[in-house]
Amino acid sequence: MENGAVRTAQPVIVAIDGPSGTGKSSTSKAVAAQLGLSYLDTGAQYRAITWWMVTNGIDIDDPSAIAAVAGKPDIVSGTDPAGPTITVDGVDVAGPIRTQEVTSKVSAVSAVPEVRARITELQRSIASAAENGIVVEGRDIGTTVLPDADLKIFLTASPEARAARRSGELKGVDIHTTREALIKRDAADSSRKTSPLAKADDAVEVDTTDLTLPQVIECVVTLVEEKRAGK
Ligand SMILES: Nc1ncnc2c1ncn2[C@@H]1O[C@H](COP(=O)(O)OP(=O)(O)OP(=O)(O)O)[C@@H](O)[C@H]1O
Ligand SMILES: Nc1ccn([C@@H]2O[C@H](COP(=O)(O)O)[C@@H](O)[C@H]2O)c(=O)n1
Repeated sequence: MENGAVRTAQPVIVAIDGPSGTGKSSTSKAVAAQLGLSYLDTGAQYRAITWWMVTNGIDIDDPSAIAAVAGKPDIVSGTDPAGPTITVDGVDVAGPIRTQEVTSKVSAVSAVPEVRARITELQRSIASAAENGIVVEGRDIGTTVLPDADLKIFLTASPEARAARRSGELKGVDIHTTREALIKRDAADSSRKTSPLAKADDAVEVDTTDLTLPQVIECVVTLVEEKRAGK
C-alpha cells in the first residue's frame, strides 16, 4: 500500500491553493502523511518544465517557442509525502528546480496555455491513480485541475509574514528583496489569462499569518476529518 499507511475508509481529494510562502507545501505534506494520503506538489512540476526549457536554451520570453516544445519533457512526480520526488527525462531535478533562475522564470513558462494543458492532464491522472486519496497543492487546483475535490482550502498570509518565512530559508537575501519577489510572482500568477491563481468559490480560506505551522496542519486535518464524517 502506498506510503506504508493504513487504508482509509474513502479516498479523499484535498485541494490546497494559495500564493507563494503561505505554507502550502509544508502543510500539504504533513496532512497527507498524518492521514495516509498521497501528496502532489504541482509547483514542482511547473518548475521542472521551466528547468527543462532553460537547460535546452528555449527563449523564455517567447510563448510560441515554449508552446512548441511543451510536450517534450517527461516529468514524473513521486507522491509519497515522506519523500516526494521529481524527475525530468529520468534526471532527479529536486535541487535544480529551486534555484533563483528557475524561480524567476517559472511564472512566464506556467502562463503558456500549452504548458498548463500538459501539466493539468498529468496532475489529473496522478490524482485519479491515488488509491487512498491525495492532497494536491498549487495555484489552480480547486478552480481548474480538480473542481470536484472533496475539500478545497485557500491559504493566505500577509506579504510580511511570507517574506519573513522565506528569508529564514534564503540565507543572505534581505527581507525587502524577498517580499518584492513574492509580490511580483503572485501578481504574474494572478493576472495570467489561463487558469490564474485564484480562490475557488467553495474553498475554505485559512489566514496563516498568526498561526504556527502545527496549528495550520491541525486546522486542515480537522477540516478533512469533518468532511469525511459528513459534517
Ligand atoms: N504557519 C507558519 N508559520 C511559520 N512558518 C511557516 C508556516 N507555514 C510555513 N512556514 C515556513 O514558511 C516557508 C514556506 O513554506 P512552504 O514552502 O510550505 O510555502 P508554499 O506556500 O508551499 O510556498 P511556495 O508556493 O512558494 O512553494 C517554509 O520554510 C515553512 O517551513
Ligand atoms: N498549480 C500551480 C502551481 C504552480 N504554478 C506555477 O509554478 C510556480 C512555482 O510554484 P511553487 O509553489 O513551487 O512556488 C508558481 O509561481 C506558478 O507560476 C502554477 O502556475 N500553478
